[in-house]
Amino acid sequence: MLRIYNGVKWMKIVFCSAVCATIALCVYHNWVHAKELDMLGNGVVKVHRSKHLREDILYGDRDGVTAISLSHNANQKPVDGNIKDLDEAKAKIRELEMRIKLLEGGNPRRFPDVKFLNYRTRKRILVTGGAGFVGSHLVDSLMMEGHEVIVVDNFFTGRKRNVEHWIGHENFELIHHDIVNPLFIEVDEIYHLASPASPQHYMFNPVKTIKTNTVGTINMLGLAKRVGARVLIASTSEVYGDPEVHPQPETYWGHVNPIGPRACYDEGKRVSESLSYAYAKQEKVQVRVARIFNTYGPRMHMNDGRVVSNFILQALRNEDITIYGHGDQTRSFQYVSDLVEGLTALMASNYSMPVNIGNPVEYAIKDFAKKIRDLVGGRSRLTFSDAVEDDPQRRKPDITVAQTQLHWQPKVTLQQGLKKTIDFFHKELLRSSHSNRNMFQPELSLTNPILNAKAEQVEVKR
Ligand SMILES: O=C(O)[C@H]1O[C@H](OP(=O)(O)OP(=O)(O)OC[C@H]2O[C@@H](n3ccc(=O)[nH]c3=O)[C@H](O)[C@@H]2O)[C@H](O)[C@@H](O)[C@@H]1O
Repeated sequence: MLRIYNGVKWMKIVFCSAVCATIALCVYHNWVHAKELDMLGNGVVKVHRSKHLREDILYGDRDGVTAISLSHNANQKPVDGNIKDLDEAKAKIRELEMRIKLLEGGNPRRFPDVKFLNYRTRKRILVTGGAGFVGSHLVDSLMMEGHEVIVVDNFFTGRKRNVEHWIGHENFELIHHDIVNPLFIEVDEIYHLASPASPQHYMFNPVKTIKTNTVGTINMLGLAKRVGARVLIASTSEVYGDPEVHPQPETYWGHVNPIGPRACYDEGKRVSESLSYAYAKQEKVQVRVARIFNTYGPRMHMNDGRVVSNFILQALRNEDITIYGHGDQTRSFQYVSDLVEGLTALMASNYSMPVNIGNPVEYAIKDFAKKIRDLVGGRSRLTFSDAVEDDPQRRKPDITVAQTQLHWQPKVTLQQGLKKTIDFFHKELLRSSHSNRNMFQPELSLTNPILNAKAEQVEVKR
């Protein structure tokens, strides 16, 4: 009996020891293999090896796991495919981390330090066409001054990319809207810039261009009347048409062909001015009218089609520089930051008649082409093709009114402005060649942006 009793006792001891050893081994196994892998921003990625020998990647912040668990089999040897999968998973985790942070309100984005204005000095300002080339630079200036800015754009020529650095800022709002339709919001000031400005863009759909500059302007003036806002209308040097007076003062009535290919824009802007003064007279709306001369700078579209972007891109690509006509026609080019200063000065002033905002330094187009080629340093040849119909032959603003009434005049020289613009287009080219490295490249002609846009659309559909 005693022997049997001793035997059972020993069996119990051996069994208990085996159980304890197994538990200890499991604990050791998990302890040895549980390891912290990586730190990602504010989050911590951990890898735990479970009893099924699968590695669970848990993502969380320092207060605990907040998200996902991905697995891959730890028994598999880390062949290339697995490493790639793991890298992809990590990249996905990073992206999810950003989204979670955004959803949790912990916005990790940093904005430029804007001025603080109190409720008395801070204005709520609407910029139509605020995602466009000029509009987005104006938005930057108004935001930095500490105002609340509402951008309205139909994205025909504007791009979200131009204002993306403000998206999420408490003073900024972006509305996808076409101003041909009424808009009901409350604002103190309106900068009405919405309209295509490049001849190739505004001639693409002339009826729409007329509607934007007539019906769209009525809608903005109506809004200004309803809420008592001051409104600045972006008019153009094109109201002078192909001028017979040189340089052009605001008192010159212009020389426009009312049925020519440019009429949709020229006459559209002339009606826009007429509407402004009709609303001012009849409805006591406070209006400001800026006649904007040729403007250039960063954020011009690669397919803009105007002379500055065309020549710079052609020179950077060592392609022929295409001069339309003999090249003796002239233009006067202002850098975009000068224009923005002119627009804000005009809005703030008590002067309500039209004001030319432009740089009076005048260039023949063929000399301008040589200047760009010299600055870029390429080997492009200058080529001459047919002149554009109704192309104004001379253009130079008389800026006496701006100088006396607004104490404004341009500061940026052509050399300085072109260098910044060339730098911008250089980066854009690098960006597009990088992202399109593996894509079919259609033979695009810079000189026809509308066809280019269509070709790109066809390519996307394929
Ligand atoms: O840049 C602007 O701010 C202005 O641009 C255009 O007016 P336009 O001066 O005709 O614009 P461009 O297309 O840049 O043409 C300027 C001159 O260069 C010539 N050009 C243009 C492009 C090109 O590749 N080659 C070329 O010789 C044109 O024939 C024209 O004589 C718009 O109509 C204006 O409203 C706007 O204010």
